[in-house]
Amino acid sequence: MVRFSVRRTAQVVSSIARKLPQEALRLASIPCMSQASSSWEICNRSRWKVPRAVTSLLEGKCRCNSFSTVPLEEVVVVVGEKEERIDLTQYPPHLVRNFSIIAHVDHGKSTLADRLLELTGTIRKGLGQPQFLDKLQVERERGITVKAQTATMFYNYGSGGIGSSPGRFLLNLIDTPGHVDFSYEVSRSLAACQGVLLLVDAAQGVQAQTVANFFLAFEADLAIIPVINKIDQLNADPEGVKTQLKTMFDIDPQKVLLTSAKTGQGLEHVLPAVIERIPHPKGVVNAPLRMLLLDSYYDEYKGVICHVAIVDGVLKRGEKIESAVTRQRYDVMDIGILYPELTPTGILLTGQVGYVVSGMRSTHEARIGDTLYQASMVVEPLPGFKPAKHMVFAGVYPADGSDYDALCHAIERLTCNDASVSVTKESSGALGIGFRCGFLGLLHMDVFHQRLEQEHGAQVITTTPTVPYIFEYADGSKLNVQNPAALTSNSGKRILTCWEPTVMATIITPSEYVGSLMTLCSERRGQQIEYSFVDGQRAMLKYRLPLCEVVIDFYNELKSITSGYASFDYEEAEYQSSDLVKLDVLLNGQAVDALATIVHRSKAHRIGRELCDKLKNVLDRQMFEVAIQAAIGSKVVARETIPAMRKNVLAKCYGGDVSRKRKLLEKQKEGKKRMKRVGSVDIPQEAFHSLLKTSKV
Ligand SMILES: Nc1nc2c(ncn2[C@@H]2O[C@H](COP(=O)(O)OP(=O)(O)OP(=O)(O)O)[C@@H](O)[C@H]2O)c(=O)[nH]1
Repeated sequence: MVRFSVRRTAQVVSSIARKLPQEALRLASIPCMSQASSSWEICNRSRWKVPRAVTSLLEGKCRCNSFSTVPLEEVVVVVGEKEERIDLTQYPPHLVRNFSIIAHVDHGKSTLADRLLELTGTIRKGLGQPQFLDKLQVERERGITVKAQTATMFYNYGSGGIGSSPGRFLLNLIDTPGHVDFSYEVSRSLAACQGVLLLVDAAQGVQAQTVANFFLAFEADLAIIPVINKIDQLNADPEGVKTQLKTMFDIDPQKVLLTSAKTGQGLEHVLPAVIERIPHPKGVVNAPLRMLLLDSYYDEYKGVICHVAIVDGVLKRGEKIESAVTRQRYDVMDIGILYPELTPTGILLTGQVGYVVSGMRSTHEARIGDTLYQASMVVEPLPGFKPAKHMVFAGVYPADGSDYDALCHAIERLTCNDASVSVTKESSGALGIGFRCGFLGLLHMDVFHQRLEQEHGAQVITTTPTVPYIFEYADGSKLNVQNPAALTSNSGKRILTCWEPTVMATIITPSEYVGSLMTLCSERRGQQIEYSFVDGQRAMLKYRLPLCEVVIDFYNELKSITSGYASFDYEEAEYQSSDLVKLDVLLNGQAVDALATIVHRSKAHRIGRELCDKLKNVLDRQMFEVAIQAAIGSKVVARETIPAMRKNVLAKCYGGDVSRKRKLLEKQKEGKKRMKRVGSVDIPQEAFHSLLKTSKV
């Protein structure tokens, strides 16, 4: 019996799609073949439906009535394809290489990953959609990688270079995100690797995330293969970039590879370099099993799927494993590699990276960084990962209060696949019952919002993001504030010190913009730490900045000042004491808790004014006058008024004398006074977003 994978199923679909397309397309909910650009799309859109479609269509051929009820893995189907059985025991650690592709945003990681998958025949040229490993809808729409993705490839290494003899190698490639919000994904991916391809755009040169990622790999003691990509561009300057790499990281120009992931130029040198320069995993095959849990997600059909790296030992289907954190035991029901889809192999050996399905009911049981070992064989746990640090918090509420249960379900499902979001329940006078969520950054928050709407159909209101502050009281107690509304002045306690988080920011910019950037950073309360030159034309600035000044609108400002030429990255730094105040927003004297914010005292007036102004533009006019105020405690620092909508009470008063008209207007005024007392203001969704831009200082 041969097991075949979804990948092979795609090949099956591909080869029979023309003969039997209608049924497959119907089950994949694609009306006609011309709408499906490739069989991969059919597979992706229908996931397990097409394989079932295929199996049921093949029933007649195979003369097996219960064909479609057999689990996919147990089915023997070979249609026009050479039968291939993957035997992982043929790949001891010295024939395995695990590597990540790291780079600044848009330097071509996912495109290079695609080319390498094609080169090794893992996906077919032309069949895979561009950026094959960017699987989420949000990744495709935004053209960014959000989740690190692993893919296994097999490569026939022929040349027998330094220290490696010819043979067939198993390569695990991890495509990582480039945006600073997702650098946690990068650091986690590096734990499963012994080396990296450090990609640099031949025209843009070294950028801020190149520096950050280089040091992540360097500190993890990984082999670094520098690759200058996009050499096909007209303004490519590979020699200049080599000099930058030498100056900044002491990289030998002789060791730099030159590629174009677009045209394929130079790609033939990449995988041989991986085999020759990246060491093989160091684990011990005969030692007790130790397996690092890298990531997990929830699949409707299979349950929790864990991505794992086998550090020592061997794991087979049917064995029992135990978690070092929860001490729960599980049966290994399915095990295999990502080739590039889930491909059962029945076994994973030392140094290999793959997936395990073990009957975990929720991803909360699958703790990222956990060590899994053979049940009852207690071993020394692996160091694991530092927990994800939440940089911004925001309230997430159902747009319609009655949708709370649906939102609850949607958030639960989504956090199963994105464990880096923290969720706690909260309630707001203005918005009802909802959740306070912690994110790795604003882009992460945006992506979460988009995924909630697109993947789970939830309509939500996200409140103004805030960073986590600490308030220290005179009695020695401390309050962690993730929601400004939680900071009440009537607690009776005197605030001694306010602490705000800071970051160490790296900015790389053409030299002519240095002056404007220094002004921007000092306006944002930044403290200059370092100023150096990358090469003759570009400088590197290091600033310590309050996190709240960075997360909101800093990046856009930086890009507009430098016409898009500067790049920016940051890492978490320590808390600093600061003069912070809570800025309340009052509508007709009533504080709207969801609009409260914490700001630096020196900026409170300005932010208050901008906020009132913004709200004036987004709030609809009511039948009564609406006063918008920003206040620190009982002191109002800014005010705007939205005049009442005035009904033309004189419309029916043709001619008539002045006293009659005045009487009508007086009567209208009385009515409005009454409405002011009883009326309530409707706050549209944009009002909450408006604060985002307001903190531009
Ligand atoms: N001219 C040229 N364009 C390339 C090359 N490689 C990638 N690109 C283009 O550069 C853009 C970004 O490529 P991606 O592969 O998405 O970059 P990435 O580094 O994965 O991006 P993030 O995941 O968002 O960090 C795309 O439009 C690619 O088509 C290349 O070698 N030459």
